[in-house]
Formats: sequence, C-alpha cells, structure tokens
Amino acid sequence: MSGSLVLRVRAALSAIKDPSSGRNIIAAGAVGGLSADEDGKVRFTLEVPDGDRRAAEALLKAAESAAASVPGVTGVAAVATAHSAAPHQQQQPAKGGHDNPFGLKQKPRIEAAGEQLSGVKSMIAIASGKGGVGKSTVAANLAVSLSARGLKTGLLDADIYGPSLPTLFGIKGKPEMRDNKIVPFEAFGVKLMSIGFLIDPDEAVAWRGPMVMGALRQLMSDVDWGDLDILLVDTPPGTGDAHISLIQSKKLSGAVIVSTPQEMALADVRRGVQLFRQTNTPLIGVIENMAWMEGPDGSKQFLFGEGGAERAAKDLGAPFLGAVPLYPDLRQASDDGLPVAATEHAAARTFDQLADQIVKFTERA
Ligand SMILES: Nc1ncnc2c1ncn2[C@@H]1O[C@H](COP(=O)(O)OP(=O)(O)OP(=O)(O)O)[C@@H](O)[C@H]1O
Repeated sequence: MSGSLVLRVRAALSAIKDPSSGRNIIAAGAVGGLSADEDGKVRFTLEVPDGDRRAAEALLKAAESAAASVPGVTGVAAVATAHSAAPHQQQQPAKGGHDNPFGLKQKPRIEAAGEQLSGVKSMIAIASGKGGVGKSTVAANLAVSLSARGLKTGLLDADIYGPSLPTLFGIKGKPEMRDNKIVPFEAFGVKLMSIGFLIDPDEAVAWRGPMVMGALRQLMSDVDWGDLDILLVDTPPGTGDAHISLIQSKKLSGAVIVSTPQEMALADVRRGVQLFRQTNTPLIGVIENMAWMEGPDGSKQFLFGEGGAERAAKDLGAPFLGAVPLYPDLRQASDDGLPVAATEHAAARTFDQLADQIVKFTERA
C-alpha cells in the first residue's frame, strides 16, 4: 500500500466539510479504513448523516471527487455508512427494511435472516484488519479442510469489495434458483455462495451501507444452506457494516482474525478484537499468514518480521491459532481454482492444524 498516497488523499479529504458537525470529515472522524493499493486504487468508508439521503449522497460524491483528484489515484471505492451508535449498543436491528439488491421477494430483517440459518450449527466470521492479507485464501482452505474431515461445511463470501471465492474455487456463472431460494454451488464438498456470483464487483464498491447489509441478509436467508456443521463467512477487510450485520443476526458463534506479520502492529487488529469483544462474540483466535518463506535447505526467511502475530495476539489477550508460511506456488494454485488444502501440498497440513482448532472451538461452544 502506498503510504504517501494515503496521506495526500487524507489531505484532500480534509478540505470537505461534514455538515452535521461543521468540521472537516477527517477531523470529524467520518472517514474510516482509508487505504491505497500499489495500483493507486483508494478505498475508504464515510460516515454520512442518517436519514437525509440527498445530503449523504452529496457528501459521498464530494469525498469521492476529492480523492479522485489526487495525482496518482487511479480509482476510488468509497462506501457510505450511516451514523450509528457504537457497535455494542447496536444489538437490536433497525426497524424497517433495507434495499433489496437482488430483487428477491423476501426482505427479512437481519435477525430473521439469522433464524433462517436454523440448520447451521456454527457460523464463524473470518476477518482481517486490512485487505490483501490472505483472509479469503485462509477461509477457502479452512473450509476445504473442514469438509475433508466429514463436516458439512459452507463458505459465504461476504467481501463486497473484492469477492474472491469464485476465483479461488474456479466457479463461473450464476447460481440457480429453486423454490425462491438461491442454490449454493458446491466444490470440494463445500457449499459456496459469494456476493460475486450475484453482482458485478465494480458495482458493489459504490454500495451504501444499508445495501451491504441488505445483501448480506439475503445471502444468509435466501440461500438454501440446508444443514451445515460450520458456515465460514469471509468478511470484508476492516470492521464495518458486514460485521455489524453478522453480529446483529445473533447467529455468529465466533470469529477468527487473519493478519500478515508486519500488519500485526497492535492497532491493526485491535479494532477487530474490540468489536468482537464488545459484542460478546467469542474470538477463536488470530492466524498469521505469509509468516515466513522456507528456503531449499528448510531455513525460514522472515520476510515481514518474525513472530509479530503471536506477540500481538498475546498483547491483546487473544488466542494465537498458528502461522501459514508464504508458499510461492500457493498464489498460482488459488488463481487456478484449486485450494491447496485439497492437494498434497505442505500447506494442506498447516490448514488441517488450523481447522483442528476451529473444530475444538465448536465442540467447546
Ligand atoms: N500463504 C500464502 N502464500 C502465498 N500467497 C498467498 C498466501 N496467502 C495468500 N496469498 C496470495 O495473496 C493474495 C491475497 O490473498 P487473498 O485474496 O486471500 O487476501 P484477502 O485478505 O482476502 O484480500 P482482500 O481483502 O482483497 O479480499 C492472493 O493472490 C493469494 O493467492
């Protein structure tokens, strides 16, 4: 990620006034999760006034244009979130329906959506402080490993900004509908549903918070998940509407946080840990991905620093579940739609060990 680009975008955003506080949107703390990738694509969330749709859209537009005008920015993905109470005060879902992005008949509220998952024994969120840490790769391989041991497993890709499950499992096309329900795909024994099967990811980046929540509700309630021992949910990076929705569904059994070592600066994962703690969601633990690269002689090269995740987990009082090395060929396998956990690859053993801990958690819970 380009640090100086983020600073320049921050400066540009600080020229925009937040109408509700009269301060600039940076000073008002309305901008969240600001990041830029190497290609110059900038992402952030913007807290907008609740109830005044026109004002909210105008503010989002102004912020998008300000970010887009910064030299070096090639694209802006900004999502508006409504002003909201702290997550721990949000146990009750808001009254009334949200948008219905898939145009299906049902429009259940989030708790009702959670109730639709009555055949699912454990729903577990896979979260990360930042994008690109391998959260989806870890989620996909854990799902394959869980399924390989005979557990009925599902994987819901709720990463609205970069759904990767279709690629990771090499699935194309749209899912079928049966009895007004969406039929999940199935690969490697895992039932799969991704927001990417249903919408164009380029459209989704412009979605407002309520649409994100509406889409997630539909992925929970309108997909025919059937009976599952474990449903893993690959969430968008950071903590936002999708996480709040999952918590409000009252169906979430626990959460796993994935991070790379250099991003284990406490601040990066603290927000995630705090959100789950504040909402009494059990934190199953932290997984460090791309922890080291193995040399031909078996030596470990710590490309991003050593042991950062374990230390950070300890500092936060969170369990450390283990580390996944950086395997240069893992990326290719993922791009080819073949999760390594389904192969003889050394990574398969690592994912098995991590899956063991998830199983132990579900047995304890
Ligand atoms: N242990 C690993 N070794 C090598 N490559 C990896 C490893 N884990 C993930 N990758 C690669 O890193 C890239 C990012 O992974 P992935 O898409 O899973 O991250 P993410 O955190 O879900 O990202 P996003 O937030 O953008 O969805 C992918 O190309 C993936 O193949």
